[in-house]
Amino acid sequence: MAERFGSYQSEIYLQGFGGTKPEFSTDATRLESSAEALMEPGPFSYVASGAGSGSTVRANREAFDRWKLVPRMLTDSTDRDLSTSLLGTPMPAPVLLAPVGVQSIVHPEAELATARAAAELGVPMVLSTASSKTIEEVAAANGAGPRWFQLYWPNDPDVTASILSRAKKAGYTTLVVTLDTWTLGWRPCDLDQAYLPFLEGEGVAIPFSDPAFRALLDKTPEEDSAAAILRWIFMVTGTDRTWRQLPFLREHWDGPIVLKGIQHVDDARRAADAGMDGVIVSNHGGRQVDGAVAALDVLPEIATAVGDRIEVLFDSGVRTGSDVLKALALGASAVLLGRPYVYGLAHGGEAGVRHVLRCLLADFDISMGLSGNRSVGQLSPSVLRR
Ligand SMILES: Cc1cc2nc3c(=O)[nH]c(=O)nc-3n(C[C@H](O)[C@H](O)[C@H](O)COP(=O)(O)O)c2cc1C
Ligand SMILES: CCCCCCC(=O)C(=O)O
Repeated sequence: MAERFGSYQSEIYLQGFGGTKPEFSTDATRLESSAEALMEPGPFSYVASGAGSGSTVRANREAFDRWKLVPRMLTDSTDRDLSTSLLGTPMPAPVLLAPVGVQSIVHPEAELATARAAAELGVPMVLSTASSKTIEEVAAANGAGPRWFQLYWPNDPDVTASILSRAKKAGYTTLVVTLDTWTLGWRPCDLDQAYLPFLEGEGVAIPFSDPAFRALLDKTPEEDSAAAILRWIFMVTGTDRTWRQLPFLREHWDGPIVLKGIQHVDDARRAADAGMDGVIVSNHGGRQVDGAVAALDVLPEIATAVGDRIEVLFDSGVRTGSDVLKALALGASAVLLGRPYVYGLAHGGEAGVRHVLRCLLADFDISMGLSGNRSVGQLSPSVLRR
């Protein structure tokens, strides 16, 4: 694996020494700016913006900037091993692709392009229930790649059971249940443009292709897609799913289950007590609660409280290799990459996602080596200063 990432580093450097610029920027912030120039305003601001004033989107980045690495010298970190294994999934590096819905608003190949790029690098992708492509289509594109499935939890048991059984049959190994989106956050950028992504692109393929969901409709999604979308949105929103219903998911999913959107240490303890296998410390990239705490700021206390019982994953604000290193040092066992790979998709479909991933992994590898770290297991808060 070192060869894979190392060779990419050399490739970019050699191109640079030869005077050839890479096709897309190697920097996530610049990639966001160029994505803005090439995407339609509705899809771009849907991806980029956050809830309310955007204070939590900013807080996520500021939290990373408050932590600094303290590099060590002469540590013989030439040969690095970034690989890890998480809930039975072997990974070349502690990085996954976060679930991102309706990718057809960004690129026509949507989640299929993402699935191919992820598989090529061996990075697990987490497929969203709000995907523009079906569970089965994405599995076929992902091939032998590792894949997890993210559930927006329908309040109809038959629909939930049907979707979970399809995911299991199609080779998704871990279930991620997102808890922080029981209603969409207040998103002024989307509201001002009257932009609802599900009405654009190809809609939501997973419920639309689901027999249990289709059986509930008066008209098929092909006949009346707006009505089908509304039915689905009402089904996955609302507060009628509680901690008491987690055993239902356990009955219908025999692999690991991870709760996404955990921000309070007591909720993390509750997840562990409920027999969950992991949590994702996340504020949904600042898209749900404006003014919510930066996800990185609550990571250390959650990792300390439950990290010896369940896996603690992290997302919200990861943009660089150093960010990956910082989150791991603060107790995460892996991180999920969100918006940056969506900008890669916008730039170049599969090639764009692959580019973003390879840059992040090469940057992470170099940052590990230059700060004197050989393996992810070696990281601890002692490599950081606040
Ligand atoms: C356009 C977009 C769509 C998203 N869709 C989903 C989704 O369907 N399910 C989910 O659990 N999270 C979804 N998320 C949240 C991501 O999984 C992740 O938590 C977030 O992007 C992390 O923040 P970051 O992108 O700033 O790093 C979405 C995020 C974006 C930007
Ligand atoms: C009804 C919830 C669907 C939201 C799907 C996309 C998403 O998570 C987002 O942040 O936008």
